[in-house]
Amino acid sequence: MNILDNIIVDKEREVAFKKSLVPPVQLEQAMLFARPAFSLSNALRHSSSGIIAEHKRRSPSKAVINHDTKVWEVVKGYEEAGVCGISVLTDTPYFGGSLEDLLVARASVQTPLLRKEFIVDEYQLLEAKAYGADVILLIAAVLTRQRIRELSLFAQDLGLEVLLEVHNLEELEKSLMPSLDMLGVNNRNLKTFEVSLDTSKELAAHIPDEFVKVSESGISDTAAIKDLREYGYRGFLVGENFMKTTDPGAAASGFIKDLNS
Ligand SMILES: O=C(O)c1ccccc1NCC(=O)[C@H](O)[C@H](O)COP(=O)(O)O
Repeated sequence: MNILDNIIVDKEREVAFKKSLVPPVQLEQAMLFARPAFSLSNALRHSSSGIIAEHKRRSPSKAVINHDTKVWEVVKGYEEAGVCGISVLTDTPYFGGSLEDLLVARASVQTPLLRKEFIVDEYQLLEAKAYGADVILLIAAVLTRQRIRELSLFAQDLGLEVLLEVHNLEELEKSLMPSLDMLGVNNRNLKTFEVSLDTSKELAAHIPDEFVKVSESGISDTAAIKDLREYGYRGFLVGENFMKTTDPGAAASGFIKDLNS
C-alpha cells in the first residue's frame, strides 16, 4: 500500500466514526449551512494573480512545515496579500489540520475557502458546508467516475464548487463531466511524492476550455507561474512556499507583488 491508500483507508474509518457521533441532520442545522457560497472559479477568472494560498502545518512528504501557526493570522494575512482563494487542510492525522481550522478561517475572511480533504463520502460535503467552505476537492486517483459524478452533483446541490484533481491523462479522461467547476493538475505524485511542473504542462492541452485550470503543488517562484500561464492555467495552489516562513501572509504578499510587477 502507498501513502494515499493508507490515507483513504484511515479516512473511511474516520468518516464512519464521525457519522455515528453526529448525524447528517445536525450538520444541516448548523448556522453556516444556509450561507451562499463564494465562487472561487469566478474569482480566478477575473484575478491578475490567481493565487490560492494554503494553510498547511505538516504533510506526509515534508513532515513539519510550520507548527506555530494561528489560523486566523495566516488566513487574514493571505486575504490582505490579495489571494484569490484559501485552501484549508482539514485532515488531522497526516496534515495536522481540522474542521475547527476551517471554522476559524471562515470567521476571519471573506475570501473563497477550499476544504482540502480526502473526500470519500457525501457526509464530508455536508461537513464542508456546515463549517463554511465554498469549494471542495475531489481526487480522481481515489474515486471512480461514478463516485466523481455522485459527489460532484451532491456538492452542486449544496451550492459548493468542485475542484477535481488529476495527476495523469488516464485520471483526466475518466473524470471530465459538466458538474465540475475547476480542473486541478497536481504536480506532486501523491503515491511517490515526486514533484514536477511538467505534469501541468503536459496535461494542459487535454483540459477543455470550459474548466478553469489550476496547477497545484511544488510552486516556489513567480517565474513558474508566468510559465504555467502560457499553458492556460488561471489558478495556482501554493502551500509550503508560504507556510515554511514565519509570516505566511507577508510571504504571499511579496510573491503577489513580484508576480504583478
Ligand atoms: O503535500 C503532501 O505531502 C501530500 C501527500 C499526500 C497527499 C497530498 C499531499 N499534499 C496535498 C497537496 O495537494 C498540497 O498540499 C498542495 O497542492 C500544496 O502543495 P505545496 O505548495 O507543494 O505545499
